[in-house]
Amino acid sequence: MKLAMIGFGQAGGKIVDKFVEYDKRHNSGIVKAAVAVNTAKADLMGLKHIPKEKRVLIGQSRVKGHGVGADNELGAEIAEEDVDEVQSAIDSVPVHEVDAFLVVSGLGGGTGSGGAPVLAKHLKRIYTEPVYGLGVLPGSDEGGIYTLNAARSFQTFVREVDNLLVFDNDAWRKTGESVQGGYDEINEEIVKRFGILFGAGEVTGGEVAESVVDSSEIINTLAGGGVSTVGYAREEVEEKQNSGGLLSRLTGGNDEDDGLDTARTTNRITSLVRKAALGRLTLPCEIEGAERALLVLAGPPAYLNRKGIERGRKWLEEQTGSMEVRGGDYPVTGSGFVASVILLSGVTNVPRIKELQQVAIEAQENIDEINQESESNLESLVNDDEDELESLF
Ligand SMILES: Nc1nc2c(ncn2[C@@H]2O[C@H](COP(=O)(O)OP(=O)(O)OP(=O)(O)O)[C@@H](O)[C@H]2O)c(=O)[nH]1
Repeated sequence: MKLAMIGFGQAGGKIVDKFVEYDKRHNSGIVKAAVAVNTAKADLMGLKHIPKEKRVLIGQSRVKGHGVGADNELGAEIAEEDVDEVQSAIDSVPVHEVDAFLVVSGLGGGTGSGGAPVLAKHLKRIYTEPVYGLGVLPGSDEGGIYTLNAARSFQTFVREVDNLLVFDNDAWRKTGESVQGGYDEINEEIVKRFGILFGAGEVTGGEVAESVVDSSEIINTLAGGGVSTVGYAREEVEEKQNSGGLLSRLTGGNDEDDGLDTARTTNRITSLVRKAALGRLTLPCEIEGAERALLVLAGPPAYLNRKGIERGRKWLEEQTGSMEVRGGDYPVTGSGFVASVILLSGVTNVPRIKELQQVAIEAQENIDEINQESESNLESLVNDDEDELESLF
């Protein structure tokens, strides 16, 4: 599936930068265009793979290239004022060759948190292609303002996109790691999962596959809107010399071995499907009640079979209660592992979001209280008790 990716804010820019690198490394053909938008000049300069002419600095007259300091209302205002500058960078994208837009952003800060929903709304007005969001939730240790920003941005972003894919930093943070090192690893995880998912719709002939996932299946799984999460599991395998058993049969290979191999391949796939669905999701949630799902099995063609995918698909149907579970292959010769990626779309039972909203409401109340008290507190500090002093003028 070919995407026009727009990274908004620092996290968004860094993640899209990594997608470009992934795309080059794997030749996956998913990033048709990459744009980074920010109010902070230094963040744009730190990017490595997005071309310089595709880095858009907005809000210069307001914040002088220094960012909005986690003020997402200002982030949204600036994005509205300067949306034409972003549009200019998108104008050179061959949109007729693009299957969808993907607006990527951390939701806890200011620039991306406020700007990403504004841009999504703008893109939906201009283009007929679907506009998806990839929103990153802050860690719960980041503090009240980040949580409040994320809760407000999440609500708005979901409304403005055709589907919001969510990644929760909180579920992935490791203790005792530097923030930067931690983000690098987390960003790798994001790009790996979504790279396989979107790459699955980009297989172009050549490979031996039983039922290759088409980009329309990804689009249909995301259609209907709401919130999505992605599961992943993988197992290392050795690349076989003859793929699919066909060659071995033609050359008089052992039928018993083939039978054993098929059973092992099927079992490996079904267990990878379970591990992916029940393991750590990009946004942890109850999978029961997911409205639609897509199962992608990636790996060397010899290790993929229809039976395994069918079984995995049925199991997912039972677990989610959904009647819309799609599935298919993503053949990758020489990859050295079989991976299962599961997209669960339209999830609604997400305790983490409820918790985020609760903390955000408390933070909002605290902020209001402090603001109310602030004026009288300052007054009592500055003025003497008996009002004996007079100010200069
Ligand atoms: N996964 C991931 N999350 C990040 C990364 N950098 C920041 N974040 C998260 O994204 C949130 C927003 O941070 P930024 O993207 O730096 O903020 P911004 O949109 O540039 O906005 P301002 O800096 O306030 O102008 C943070 O609260 C973190 O939770 C990153 O590299 N990877």
